[in-house]
Amino acid sequence: MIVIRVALPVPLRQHFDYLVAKHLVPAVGCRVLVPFGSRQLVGIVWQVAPDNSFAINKLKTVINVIDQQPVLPPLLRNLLSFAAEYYHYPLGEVLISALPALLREGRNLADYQPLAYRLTPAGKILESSVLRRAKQQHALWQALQQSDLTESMLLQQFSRAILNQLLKKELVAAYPVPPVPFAAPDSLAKGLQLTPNQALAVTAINQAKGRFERFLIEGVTGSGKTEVYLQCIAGLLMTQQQVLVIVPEIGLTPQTLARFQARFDLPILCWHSALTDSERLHCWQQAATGAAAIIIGTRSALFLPFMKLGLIIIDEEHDQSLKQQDGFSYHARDLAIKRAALEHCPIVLGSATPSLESLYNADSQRFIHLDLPDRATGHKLPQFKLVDLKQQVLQFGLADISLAHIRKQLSLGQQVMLFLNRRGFAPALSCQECGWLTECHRCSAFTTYHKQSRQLICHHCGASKAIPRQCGDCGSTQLIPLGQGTEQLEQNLQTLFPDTAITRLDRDSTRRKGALHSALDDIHSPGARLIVGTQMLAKGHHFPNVSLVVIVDVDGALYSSDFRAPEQLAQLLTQVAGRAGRGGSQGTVLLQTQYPEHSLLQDIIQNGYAAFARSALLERKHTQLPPYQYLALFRAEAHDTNHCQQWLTQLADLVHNMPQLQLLGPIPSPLERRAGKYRWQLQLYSINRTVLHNALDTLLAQLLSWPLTRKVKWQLDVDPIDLS
Ligand SMILES: Nc1ncnc2c1ncn2[C@@H]1O[C@H](COP(=O)(O)OP(=O)(O)OP(=O)(O)O)[C@@H](O)[C@H]1O
Ligand SMILES: [Zn+2]
Repeated sequence: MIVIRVALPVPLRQHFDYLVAKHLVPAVGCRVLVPFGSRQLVGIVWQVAPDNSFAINKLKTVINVIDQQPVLPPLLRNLLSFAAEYYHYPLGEVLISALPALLREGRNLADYQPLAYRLTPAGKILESSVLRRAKQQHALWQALQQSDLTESMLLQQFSRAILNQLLKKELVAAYPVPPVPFAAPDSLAKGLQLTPNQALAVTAINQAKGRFERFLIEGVTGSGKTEVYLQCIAGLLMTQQQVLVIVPEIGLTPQTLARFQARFDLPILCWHSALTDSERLHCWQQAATGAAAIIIGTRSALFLPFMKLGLIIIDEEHDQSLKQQDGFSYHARDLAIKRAALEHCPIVLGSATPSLESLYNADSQRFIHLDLPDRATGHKLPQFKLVDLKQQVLQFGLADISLAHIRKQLSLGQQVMLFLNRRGFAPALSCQECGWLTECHRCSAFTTYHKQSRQLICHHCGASKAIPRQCGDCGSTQLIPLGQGTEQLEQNLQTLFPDTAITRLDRDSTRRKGALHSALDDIHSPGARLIVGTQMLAKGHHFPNVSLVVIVDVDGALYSSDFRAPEQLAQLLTQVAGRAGRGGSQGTVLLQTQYPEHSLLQDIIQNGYAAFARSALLERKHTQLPPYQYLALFRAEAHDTNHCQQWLTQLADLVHNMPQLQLLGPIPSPLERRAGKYRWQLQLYSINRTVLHNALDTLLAQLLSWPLTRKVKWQLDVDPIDLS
């Protein structure tokens, strides 16, 4: 028997030793099934025959060696163990979370060979007239007469239902096809004639082929960053190298996919949370075997295995969704940079509104800064106008001047976008008699009134309940919606503009499968139209017919205590505004506010994001906030608020004596209660990254043994983005 050390998905920060028969010893990176207490767990072999093994007579034996070949190749193991160390998260959990669900469950890879389809002998001799009435089936039957089709190719054109019909009739049969690397094309479709700035960017990135280099493209909205990506990618595909493109939102994958597919006739796959388990495994296999040329995915695509990765692109690199919030709270941008270093390939971060972190890295020469200051089409950037809401009579939250602008653009056949970052009908219901508001009984927050679904929903914990008939305080039945969300704005706009089509784009309106697709199709069809939506609208969409953007209300964000709030608001405003005037004459952006004199609004309007960001960075320097100091955050949640406070105080007491470390807290989190639990936090700052991480190691070594640790739900967030 031989001892192997296994990483298991348990919250303990250690590995576990097991015995395995000599002739079965798996390679490092293979999965094994092992007994663990009363359970059986799938783990990853991390070491074979460690020299400091546990007493052999006490070890249990591996139940099953699942893989012949490692599912985690050395490079990924390297990346993941770096990540576990950097984010101070248990390695076993990090390793397992990088695998698709079916592999986590211990399924055998060989059972999931990709399939191809061909006609059966009966299918080959079928009379064409037999399928005359079933048009789709006939089309598929014809396509298969030309050549066999792999499952992914087939499903791009035909539905699974159609395929199943032909399988049932035994006209078509499936057979497994081991994936093979994609074939480099002899030639590729020519791209657009690049602007001089685009050409400079493409040349710089191409020159970095085959070595680690970091680029930041700071390109205004509509500057043609995507065209730069496409032309850089083209060169790599010719040499059979794969490309990973990370986008912030699942909502952006269809649009990006369509643009990429229009350019490259090669296997391009998407990776996101809406895939089924077997689709995920398929994507994982296609990446690992080199069959996929390009993968477009959300943040966890970063952990896919690639046969030969030649370039990583992070689009909208400033986006907060690149950072995972719960549990293993990694930042996909930062880990992607590590991955590029391991792969010896260039990485390109792109945004119209780069994060202050990335601008800081560009300013200090860590990143090569590529500037695209103009729109590629030659169209001008939109013009901002402030609409002072003070002393104005509003109709449904819209000033007269805003309404006049909207009318004018609609009469010209243009589209108008109204941005309101609040979904639902109203942020709360209020009692007209006593002012009582509908609150979530589990969170320190109001519950949003959703009229369509006739519910009050808490946007923090997700709890929903029926609409009350009476005030919870005085019993009055006069309950009215307070404030306006997108659902209400849509309804009000329909009253004001009864003959105009309206499309709403938010998390509620796009929940149904296919709803997002059809909403985007509506927007892309020409003609006058109103588009209402939340930040979903802001992200990377190219709507050429939008000439006017109305920002209905962002005042709530102007006075936030979070030091990142100004940066995030500036990014949001610039991104939303950037949807205007992409297709023709200069667009207009109307920003409605009670505070037109506010310095952030003035700065954005007069000087633009680039200038704002530089002055914001200077301010961070003066106040010694990230990126000028490193930050780590301990969060604690418990039903008893004292437990949180005491636990964090115990941590703080340990840190007080450490040099080069500053503390903020323990303080209650801005959202003090969520899902019935009180929330506190402790912020640790240091100018020295090593000092901070050593301190975290010391704290973790101690806190695991405290009795109080079992009474709180805690999380350590390194480089936190969200301080709520
Ligand atoms: N060199 C070029 N010549 C002409 N048109 C171009 C060129 N490059 C890009 N475009 C066009 O400009 C428009 C905007 O490009 P694209 O969407 O790539 O910009 P972007 O920088 O990615 O925008 P955003 O950051 O706002 O998402 C597209 O319609 C694209 O086809
Ligand atoms: Zn709640």
